[in-house]
Amino acid sequence: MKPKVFITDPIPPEVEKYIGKFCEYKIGNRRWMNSPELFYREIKNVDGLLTRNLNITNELLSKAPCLKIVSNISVGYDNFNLQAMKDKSVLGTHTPYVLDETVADTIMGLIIMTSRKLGELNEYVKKGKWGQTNEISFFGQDVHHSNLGIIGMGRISEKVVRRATLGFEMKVSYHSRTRKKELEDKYDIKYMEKNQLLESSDFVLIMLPLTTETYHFIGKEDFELMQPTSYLINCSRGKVVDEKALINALQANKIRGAGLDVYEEEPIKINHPFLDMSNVITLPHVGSATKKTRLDMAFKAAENLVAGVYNKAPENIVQELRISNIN
Ligand SMILES: NC(=O)C1=CN([C@@H]2O[C@H](COP(=O)(O)OP(=O)(O)OC[C@H]3O[C@@H](n4cnc5c(N)ncnc54)[C@H](OP(=O)(O)O)[C@@H]3O)[C@@H](O)[C@H]2O)C=CC1
Ligand SMILES: O=CC(=O)O
Repeated sequence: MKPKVFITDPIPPEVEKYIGKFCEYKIGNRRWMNSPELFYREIKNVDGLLTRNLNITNELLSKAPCLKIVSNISVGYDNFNLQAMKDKSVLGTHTPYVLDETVADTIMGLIIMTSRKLGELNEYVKKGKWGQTNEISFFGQDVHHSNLGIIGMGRISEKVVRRATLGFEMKVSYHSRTRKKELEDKYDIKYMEKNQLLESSDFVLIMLPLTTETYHFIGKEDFELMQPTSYLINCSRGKVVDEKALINALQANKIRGAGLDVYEEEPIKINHPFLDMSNVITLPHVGSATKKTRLDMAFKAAENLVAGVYNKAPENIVQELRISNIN
């Protein structure tokens, strides 16, 4: 008998076909996903879950006693209750590397859009207003040769560094848990303490995973340190930045603008203050959203899932679950 798996979000047909070769599967629909009762009934006997960002709680795990693996179609895994998964010996996997270049492209897009006011200018032309305003109001700030400060120097940030230094000749500094000496030498970038980085950067890019240590890593005091001409770019997780403090900082002109792909609550509400701020670029969490990259991520996640339900070690077990759960 094939192992049983439940897939919480639609996936590309070729990935569905791949999973179907090895597993009996069901794909969730809105009715199931919005009704815990129905959903829990579906996962009662499953060996594996494939999901984009479903919260894997203690309660969920108790409703799925046969579960061996949860495979995320994402690199972030803040949806995992790691302790509960450890306790129940459930593996958790994610999809690192395959999305790095695509997300780095999105980040460069956010930097350029905010500082050169591309969103506003697009609206201006589309609304037939070209020629009706003094163009000086649309003059932006240069990206090339500016100072980029990166908080969280991991896989994706490294790809940003290559673009920023070699392409835009930006001066890059970074703050992270671990010094990356090789990268410092390769791209001539500097390690800085957080405060020094905030004070000296034209763009502050946040690329931290969401953990208990990084929740609201950027808050009120940090915006006080940033230059009034600087921009905050966040393409990691909304909760890494204290959103109320960011709104206050923007309203008080403590910083000039923000480029955001992520928010404390997603999707953001229709009356969210960001929607009325012309100096804030709001993307709908699409950092990795190209057809190819999303397909690669789904395949990678499917391979991890199949390995897990067949009691083999998947390639991308998340760091915190690696030692205790490998069988
Ligand atoms: N908007 C989107 O669509 C996307 C968002 N993301 C988000 O971006 C995050 C980063 O992705 P990725 O680059 O692959 O992840 P990595 O794990 O490679 O990089 C994260 C970096 O943050 C550092 N870090 C972790 N905790 C701390 C801390 N407390 N203080 C300082 N530095 C810390 C890590 O340090 P160390 O080197 O010591 O581990 C690491 O260098 C993901 O977790 C995800 O949430 C990712 C993809 C797309
Ligand atoms: O947010 C996306 C991810 O891959 O993490």
